[in-house]
Amino acid sequence: MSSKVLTITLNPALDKTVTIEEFVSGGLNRIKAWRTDAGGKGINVAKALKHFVVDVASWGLTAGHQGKIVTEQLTGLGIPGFFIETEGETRTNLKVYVECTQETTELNEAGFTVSRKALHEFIERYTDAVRNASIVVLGGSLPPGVPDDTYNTLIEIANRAGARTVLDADGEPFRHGIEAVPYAIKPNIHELEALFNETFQTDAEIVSAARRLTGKGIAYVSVSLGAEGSILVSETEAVRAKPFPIVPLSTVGAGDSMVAALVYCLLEGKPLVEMARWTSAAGTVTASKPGTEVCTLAEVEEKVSKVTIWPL
Ligand SMILES: Nc1ncnc2c1ncn2[C@@H]1O[C@H](COP(=O)(O)OP(=O)(O)OP(=O)(O)O)[C@@H](O)[C@H]1O
Ligand SMILES: O=P(O)(O)OC[C@@]1(O)O[C@H](CO)[C@@H](O)[C@@H]1O
Repeated sequence: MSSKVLTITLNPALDKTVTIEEFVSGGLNRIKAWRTDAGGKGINVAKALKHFVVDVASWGLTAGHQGKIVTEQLTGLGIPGFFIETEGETRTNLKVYVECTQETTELNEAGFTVSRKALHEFIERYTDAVRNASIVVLGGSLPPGVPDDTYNTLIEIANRAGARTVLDADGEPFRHGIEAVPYAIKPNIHELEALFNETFQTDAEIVSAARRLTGKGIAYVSVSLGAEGSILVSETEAVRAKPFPIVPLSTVGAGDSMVAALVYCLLEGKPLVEMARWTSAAGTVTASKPGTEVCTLAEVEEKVSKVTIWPL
């Protein structure tokens, strides 16, 4: 197994997206349409990278019947996968899209409980695989049974093997992961604020928080701001990206598409300003698509020039 990019999803999901006209709290809500997609952050990154014609494999943990549905979907998309089976069932994450507000509300389950044996086996196989990977993407929550410092362990292994790592996580797993100095990270503003236990009101405050991270050796910090766009920071540059207008259909996977575009730009050796354009275009295109459907290369290429960029 020697894919150029390896994406890791330790807590995959079957994303069930339901569409309702308006949300009646405490009342009956009739579902107009629904769909299911293979989900989980690393899996979404792999889906987008496959569209970008990058040599990518999707690795992780799985369980039960729903896990089979997820891995079969990946096979159907032509994405090579390796998932260690554990006991229990892969979670269903419910995404509710309300038409009248154009907002998506997410209800994510905790996931299966992972045995020490399954995690140990995964780490052993991962240690072999990263030797042949150029970039490793680690994303999403950790399921019960997986210690909070697992991203730290996986990033250290990748760093030792000479692979660049990109981390997109939240809370304690994110905090521990950062200590291992990943090459790039993509927190949304809430994740960045939680990391520092501070709120940031201005772009300058966000850049200064990101610089505390580049100061530790992280090469790129991409902070996503939902409909407001994003800020990309390196040790020497900072760029603000404002997306073109869209009708949001589901923002699920928008952040993951940014990660995929970041990886694509790293592989292509694009400069920081181009990275900011590509990541913003990718996230925004995905936010305009239903369910956990991600952007294609042609869609992103068409929109890259529509992103407004300015230096900070
Ligand atoms: N309503 C919107 N209109 C335009 N662009 C959007 C909208 N929502 C998201 N985006 C685009 O998607 C990017 C990522 O969005 P967001 O900050 O919500 O990421 P996230 O919280 O990591 O998402 P997720 O974890 O669901 O993938 C934004 O930077 C922006 O480019
Ligand atoms: O519960 P986690 O692991 O933090 O996030 C899982 C998830 O919300 O992330 C993806 C979107 O980024 C979805 O496909 C998936 O359901």
